[in-house]
Amino acid sequence: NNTRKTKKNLPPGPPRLPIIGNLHQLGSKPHRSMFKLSEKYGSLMFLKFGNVSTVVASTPETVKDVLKTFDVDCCSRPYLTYGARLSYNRNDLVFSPYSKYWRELRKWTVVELYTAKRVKSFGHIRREEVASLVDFIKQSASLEKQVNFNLQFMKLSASVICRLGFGITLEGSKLENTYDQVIQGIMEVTGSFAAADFFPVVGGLIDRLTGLHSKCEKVFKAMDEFFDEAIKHHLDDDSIKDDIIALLLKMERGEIGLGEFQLTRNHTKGILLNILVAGIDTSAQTATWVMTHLITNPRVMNKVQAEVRQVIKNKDHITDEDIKQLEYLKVVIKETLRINPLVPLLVPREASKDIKIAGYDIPKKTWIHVNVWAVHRSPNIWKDPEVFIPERFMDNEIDYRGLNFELLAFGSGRRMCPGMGMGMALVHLTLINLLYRFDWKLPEGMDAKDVDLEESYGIVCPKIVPLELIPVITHWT
Ligand code: HEM
Repeated sequence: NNTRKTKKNLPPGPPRLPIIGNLHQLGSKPHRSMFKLSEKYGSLMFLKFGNVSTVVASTPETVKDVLKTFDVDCCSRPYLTYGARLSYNRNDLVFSPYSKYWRELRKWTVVELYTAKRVKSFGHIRREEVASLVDFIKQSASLEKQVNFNLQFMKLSASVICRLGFGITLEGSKLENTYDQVIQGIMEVTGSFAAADFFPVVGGLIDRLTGLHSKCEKVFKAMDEFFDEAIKHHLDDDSIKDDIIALLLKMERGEIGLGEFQLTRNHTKGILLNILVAGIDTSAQTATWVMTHLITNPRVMNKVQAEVRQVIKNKDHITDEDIKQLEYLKVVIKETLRINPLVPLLVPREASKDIKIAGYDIPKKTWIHVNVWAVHRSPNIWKDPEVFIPERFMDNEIDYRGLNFELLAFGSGRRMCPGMGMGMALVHLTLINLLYRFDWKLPEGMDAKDVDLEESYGIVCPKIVPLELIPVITHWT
């Protein structure tokens, strides 16, 4: 066995410590630490986390190998202890390994849930919820009160997802007062480098000591009770026929099929987890980052507001055609997704067989991290990568739809985000309304340079310090 191991041509990587390997080098922001290490050790780098072998791809070329050339062999997911717990034992789409079940589920969700038709049919929900946010902002503006974007965008996104995903309103539901802690808790738990994943037996004990285990159980309980509530609402009212839970319950009863698979309540809840978690935080935090970059770049703010006001002028009903015309807003969003990709390491993958990438051996079961952050901040690809310059996207066709390996905010290949259309529809509508109707200023005594730009780390990376701005009523309001 040893002889075989020594013959492997593994990618280069930093020296490691006994037992923990390279875990001590991850720091509080693994995407940034891995980027730094990759500058020294290369675009495909080998790390060891406890007893888990990992490679990290950090350039468009190696990322393309993982997500396109060898996608089929690299698109499984490793067993993540807390991801498995929260997804009802990997019965969902995000944490499920690459398998017949995942393929059937992915096919079904892409045809039934994440279609352009559904995104369009939920338009009235988005419009109503954005309108109630606008009302709230008007009140804050008249009182000159600050609006906390992290909170308000989370509430908006949660309200939309509750109605379209679960057929109930957030207000009055079991998550009404806790949705932000629960969702962020889930993101932190699933994004943490958990000891249980890297050290058999003793890892579980370490997580109990650090509190990770109990945090996971706490958010699981809150989430599970919410799912029970939403499912009960559907079981009690059989006039609800066409929403997502109604469809899943039909599958449980065998009235419609998922290939050869018979869905159980745990499958239903696993699938609901993806809608709850993957849908709310990502869209809300993306919109928050856009507003953060706009308030710190007044030139860009003025330009994008002028465009929005010219195109939307006096329209109550914003259509897809209007959105298509907002060329500058589009590049502002692209630049935000470049500089703050919400899922900077994507979701970890696992090699399902021995493969060779860029001449290096990647043994079966190796974890694969795609460091989108490194690609988006590389000076070899982007001039002044740390600076927010939307214009950089004006003279090229680079887009985030998974075809350009320089910009991968939604991933690419078989595991690419299926909810991109749904998420971006809400991000666009929200921003258009906020930029069209209000001017924005920083709280008294604060300057653009005082705005904190630091991201936290979980499976998604929101802004740590909430963005708080004062809305100003204009004649557009
Ligand atoms: C701006 C908003 C969003 C961003 C930036 C985003 C980003 C991502 C990323 C980077 C991945 C991982 C891809 C990979 O591992 O290769 C992902 C996966 C996923 N996203 Fe999104 N997402 C967003 C909105 C949504 C919404 C609204 C939903 C659903 C309602 C959703 C559902 C999912 C699901 C189910 C997966 C797992 C796919 C799989 O593993 O097969 N996302 N998303």
